[in-house]
Amino acid sequence: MRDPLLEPAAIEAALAEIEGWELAPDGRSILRNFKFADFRAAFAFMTECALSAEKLDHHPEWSNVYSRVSVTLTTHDSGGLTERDLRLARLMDKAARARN
Ligand SMILES: C[C@H](O)[C@H](O)[C@H]1CNC2=NC(N)=NC(=O)C2=N1
Repeated sequence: MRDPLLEPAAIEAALAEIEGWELAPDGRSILRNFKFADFRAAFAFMTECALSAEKLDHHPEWSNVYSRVSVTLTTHDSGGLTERDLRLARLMDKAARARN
C-alpha cells in the first residue's frame, strides 16, 4: 500500500515548521544542505542517519563532499512527498543539531 501524497497546503505547513528545507521546483521532493566542522562530523551524521533511515525503511538521496552533506527526500513508491519524508527530515535535523 502506497503512502498518500501530501496536499500542497500540508507541504507548505510542514516547510514552515521544519527549518532549512526547501521544496524542489517540481514539488516532489525537499532539499537541504548540511554543513559540519569537518569530514569526521559529516560522516558521523551520515552514519547515524543511515541507521535511522533503515529503521524507518525510508532512505535519503544524498551526497557528501568533505564537511557538507546534500540531501533530497522523496517517497519513490508514491511519486512525491509523504509523511515519511517529513519524519526523516525531522530525524536528520535532530542528528545535525546534536553535532553543530
Ligand atoms: C520495499 C521498501 O520498503 C521500499 O522500496 C522503500 C525503501 N525505502 C524508500 N525510501 C524512499 N526514499 N522512498 C521509497 O519509496 C522507499 N521505499
